[in-house]
Amino acid sequence: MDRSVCQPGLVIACGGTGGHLFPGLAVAEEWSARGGRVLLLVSEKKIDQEASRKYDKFRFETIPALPKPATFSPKMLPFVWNVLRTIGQCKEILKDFGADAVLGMGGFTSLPPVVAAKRMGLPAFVHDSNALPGKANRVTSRWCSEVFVGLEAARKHFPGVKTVVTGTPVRDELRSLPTREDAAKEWGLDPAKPTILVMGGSQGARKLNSIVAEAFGAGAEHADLPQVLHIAGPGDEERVRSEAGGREGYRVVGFCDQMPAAYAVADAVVARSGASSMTELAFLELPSVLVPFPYAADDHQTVNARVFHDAGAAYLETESELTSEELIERVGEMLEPGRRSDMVAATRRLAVPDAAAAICDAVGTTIGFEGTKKGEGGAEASA
Ligand SMILES: CC(=O)N[C@H]1[C@@H](OP(=O)(O)OP(=O)(O)OC[C@H]2O[C@@H](n3ccc(=O)[nH]c3=O)[C@H](O)[C@@H]2O)O[C@H](CO)[C@@H](O)[C@@H]1O
Repeated sequence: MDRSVCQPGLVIACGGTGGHLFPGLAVAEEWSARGGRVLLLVSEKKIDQEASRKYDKFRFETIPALPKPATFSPKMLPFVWNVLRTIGQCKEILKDFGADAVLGMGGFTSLPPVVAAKRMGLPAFVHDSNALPGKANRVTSRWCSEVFVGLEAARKHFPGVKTVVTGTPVRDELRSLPTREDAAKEWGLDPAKPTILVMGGSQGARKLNSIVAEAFGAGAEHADLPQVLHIAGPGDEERVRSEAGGREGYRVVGFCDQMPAAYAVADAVVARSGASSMTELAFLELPSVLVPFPYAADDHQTVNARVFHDAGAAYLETESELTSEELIERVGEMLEPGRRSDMVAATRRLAVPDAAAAICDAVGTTIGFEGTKKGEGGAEASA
């Protein structure tokens, strides 16, 4: 293709999980608003394919999700073979698109496009949103010109690579929420009543779901329970609905594709401590009880949650020790006006609203593209 007539093309590898996908989409929105072209590399997973339909203003290509097996597992050989084959596939995609740079948003799915870029002489970047970066990004960073991190704590894990703290990007739809009244109507809730949002990350959270249902569902014996909007995850929706027992003011959804309306109705949140979810809580100034997923690699969700806990923005609870009584107590504290406003002030100090812009600035500087920044009359998405 003739690149001379085109605006700079950025390939963003963001497949596999919501925590990579949504920040990737946020960068795509910023880059295309500046007049650049975007191609998103995602996996065959449902969450990625649904996003490609919703965000059809962008070009998407599907590459295999590459979960790394244990080092001495017999699955290691096929994994390495798949990585090599996907590097070849990525080279073709990058050539066809006329890529000028590649950005990986994390996971081993980011590795092949980054290596392909390097082999083609293109600058490559990776973003890590966690306080304790994943192994995939630490490996991938060897081929990168620069590493972007969401939190200062992650910096020290990338020795020998230029590392910039950009924050984690938040997608545009979360920048203009519906009113509380409209959102409450959408969920069939009362806007005048205190409401908590429960979310287990893009993959759900079975045990946490049960603790919440026991604490706030139909069997709960406490008076003055808050309303609950419970995002149970696609595989756990029916079970949670039956455990919560259809209490008035308790709504259960599987996967939520209306996050703006979910956040708009919430006074406080009970959540896993995935980095993108936490970024959104800070951006939207929502206090939370964070319950890390206990089996996350290297227990990185606990390290994430500690950042918010130490800043006074969240309670940190260990799932194996958390009881429904304790959860009721924590939620009650969070909703108490004085405590809530202290926690809200703390979330505000953690928020980084212009992370996507910081990433686009850095990539643009490397490839000599400035474009017109959002809010300065930038073009509408034109991928
Ligand atoms: C189990 C595990 O290892 N999870 C990791 C995964 O989390 P996971 O994919 O769960 O990601 P996060 O919690 O970081 O983000 C979830 C994203 O999905 C969106 N959302 C969620 C639920 C829903 O129904 N609808 C919806 O749109 C949220 O708005 C958010 O943007 O990647 C993150 C980023 O590397 C890590 O920090 C997490 O530790």
